[in-house]
Amino acid sequence: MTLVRERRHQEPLTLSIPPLLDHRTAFSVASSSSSPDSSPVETINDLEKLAVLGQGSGGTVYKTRHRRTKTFYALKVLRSNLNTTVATTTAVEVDILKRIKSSFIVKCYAVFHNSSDLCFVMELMEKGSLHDALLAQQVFTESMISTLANRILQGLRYLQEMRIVHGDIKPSNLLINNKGEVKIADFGASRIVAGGDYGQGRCEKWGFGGEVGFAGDVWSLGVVVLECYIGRYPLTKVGDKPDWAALICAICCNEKVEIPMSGSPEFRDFVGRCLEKDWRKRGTVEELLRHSFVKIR
Ligand SMILES: Nc1ncnc2c1ncn2[C@@H]1O[C@H](COP(=O)(O)OP(=O)(O)OP(=O)(O)O)[C@@H](O)[C@H]1O
Repeated sequence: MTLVRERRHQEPLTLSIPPLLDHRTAFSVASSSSSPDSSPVETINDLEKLAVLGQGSGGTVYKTRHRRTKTFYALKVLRSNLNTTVATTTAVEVDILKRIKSSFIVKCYAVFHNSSDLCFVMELMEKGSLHDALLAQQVFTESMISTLANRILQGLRYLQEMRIVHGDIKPSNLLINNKGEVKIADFGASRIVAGGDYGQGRCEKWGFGGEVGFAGDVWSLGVVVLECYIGRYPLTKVGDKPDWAALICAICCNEKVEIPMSGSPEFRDFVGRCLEKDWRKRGTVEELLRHSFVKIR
């Protein structure tokens, strides 16, 4: 996963942008709240592509501008020469996006699709991802990490109330806007779990009503927090290739993840609660939101 991420970020980002396709089918996930929802995107051709913002495993994200309202949006275009598995995953993602409305999660205003592409019109997060910030060697103070962790936890609390397991909390899925606010993005690996109000959508029953999945999101938050503190992926040694074998060994064979002694007691305890190996003993989102490291004072 990390390898894919690193390889992608090494690829040159081309600005020769292909024209938008004639997307005939659209289903809006827009809500009727404040700007820029008030100027929703009705067809994909309302948007003019300006630049490539990034590339993921399944497609490309563009910066776009609404031709009439001049509002900026991010447009994620997934190549959907869909096999059944990808189609199912994507259907879950769209279903999830339709439900979500939280200031801690990147908004999706509309989804357009045709036979070859699936396009998500999203809130533009001007400062890119936390992964980009880490690559730029931005130094994160404990105070910054505390604010960031608090926001991610609030996003996770919202998702848990909706019975959604994110499943892929990592720096490239945490985006930053102009105000410096971090929001959770990318529901491509997410699941709706049993036990909530999930209407007609696809629901997957995970063990213990999804608690294992929620605990997995908390573990990933711990890894992100540690990565921000030490400035590199924390579960493998410096210079080690973070391939699957190294990762599985690091997670399963090591007694405990090392938390730097230079951190404050609050920081160390918080990370320890997130990275508790036994998911039953791991800190829950509610508990961690009350932790002195992230509590809003
Ligand atoms: N809403 C957005 N606003 C601004 N930039 C974005 C937005 N969404 C994505 N990006 C940028 O595009 C990059 C690619 O995003 P994408 O969701 O396609 O893949 P990823 O999460 O980085 O990787 P993977 O596909 O492996 O999960 C992100 O890392 C980020 O830099």
